[in-house]
Amino acid sequence: MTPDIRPLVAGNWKMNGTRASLDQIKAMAEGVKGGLSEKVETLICPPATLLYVATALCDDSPLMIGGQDCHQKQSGAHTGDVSAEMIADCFGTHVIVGHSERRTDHAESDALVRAKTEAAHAAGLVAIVCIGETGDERKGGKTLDVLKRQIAESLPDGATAENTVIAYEPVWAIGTGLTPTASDVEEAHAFMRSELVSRFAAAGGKMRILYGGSVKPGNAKELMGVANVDGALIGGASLKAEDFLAIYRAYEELTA
Ligand SMILES: O=C(CO)COP(=O)(O)O
Repeated sequence: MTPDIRPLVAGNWKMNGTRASLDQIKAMAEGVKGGLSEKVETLICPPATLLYVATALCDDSPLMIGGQDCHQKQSGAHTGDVSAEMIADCFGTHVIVGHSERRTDHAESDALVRAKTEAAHAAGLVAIVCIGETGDERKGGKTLDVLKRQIAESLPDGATAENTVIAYEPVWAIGTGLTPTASDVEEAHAFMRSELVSRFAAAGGKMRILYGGSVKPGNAKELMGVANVDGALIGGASLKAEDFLAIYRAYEELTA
């Protein structure tokens, strides 16, 4: 955690979820009502097909809803794509950009991620910009070099603590059940913090840096308690309300 930064517990449903899954969103929306929500923000990013109905379900809940990707343009001849404006039109508040699955599956470059981040900002969305090293890069001792490059090239100059969240997701930790040690997470987050401060000055000190990659109820408290870890971006464990809420509640003790 970082003093004075309100953590964000966010779920990325990836290509999972149909109308039958809306019960989980309903349960999450109910489960995050109450005092802890004043200290910790919550967000679920369902597939685009569920965005509009999901935001309606969260009408009277602090649970926010976001998209998983956006196009770098706000409209036009781009079959199959979703724009940041469309996400905002469905009352979404955030959008994930630059997830490693998109960088790999769709060959997204840092420059494209930066353009998508700008599109998110132009539509009034908070961009959650994902960065992180592959297993080979870590083995080769390149982790901090990769993070430095991705922060330099994926973030636009207009990034602020209000419109941008960083998500550190080591690619080798995603969906594998493997996580870096708490001291590796601490080193990476301290490095990202210093890069953000050197580029964005005071705003860089206030930007949230989430950790993502095999976050589960059983390891949430340890990972979320690390210095400069300002929340989580959760994949698999965010599909079930019970697990998502258990991770959120790890903050009951951390913020006590
Ligand atoms: O990619 C992730 C979130 O964006 C992490 O996924 P898992 O929590 O399933 O490892």
